[in-house]
Amino acid sequence: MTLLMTWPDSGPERLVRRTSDPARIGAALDALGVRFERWPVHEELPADADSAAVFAAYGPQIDRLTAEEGFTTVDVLGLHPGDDPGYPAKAEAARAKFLQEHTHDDDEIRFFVSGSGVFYLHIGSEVHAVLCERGDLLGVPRGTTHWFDMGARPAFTAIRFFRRQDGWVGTFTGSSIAARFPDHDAIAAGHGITGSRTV
Ligand SMILES: CSCCC(=O)/C(O)=C/O
Ligand SMILES: [Fe+2]
Ligand code: NI
Repeated sequence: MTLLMTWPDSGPERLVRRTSDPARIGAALDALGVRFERWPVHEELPADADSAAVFAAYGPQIDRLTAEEGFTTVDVLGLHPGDDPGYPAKAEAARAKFLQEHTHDDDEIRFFVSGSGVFYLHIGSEVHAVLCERGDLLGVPRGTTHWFDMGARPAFTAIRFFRRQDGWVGTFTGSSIAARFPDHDAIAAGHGITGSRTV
């Protein structure tokens, strides 16, 4: 189940809001200008399905969103523990990159095909952590200060939509704010998700 938690940006000692009610999550995010949708999922798709299978399964939804929003590039980013001996290094580098607070000059639209990840939206004087899971689409408006945690043992596949040809470009704020807040694994464990924790 998707989860939204809000704290003051000074730290997580005081929880302002915690909800896993999709309607409340949608309303809260809408008030922040953040797009949130739940798409019907393809149960038959393996968690680590390759990009061709993901494009085949979600083609109609991808085409609709691309036509609506004028995206020029759509890709699939997946990280799953498995037979790839390069997984630990790739996972560590990917996690470290997105854990740094940053902005983009384009909207950040992501659809979770499988697994989970937490987006932390630093808006005004609050931090909103959105634990996204399979079937969730999140649209972070351009210029929004945020970071993302995939956990110590990432296991997710996401569709990424871009308006620029050069794909992911982030501007890092240099802030260490991410270190003050519960990470993906703490949030997921508190929410009954154990699948991507290191064992
Ligand atoms: C879930 S896709 C990887 C995360 C990403 O692209 C990003 O910019 C996070 O802030
Ligand atoms: Fe980002
Ligand atoms: Ni299907």
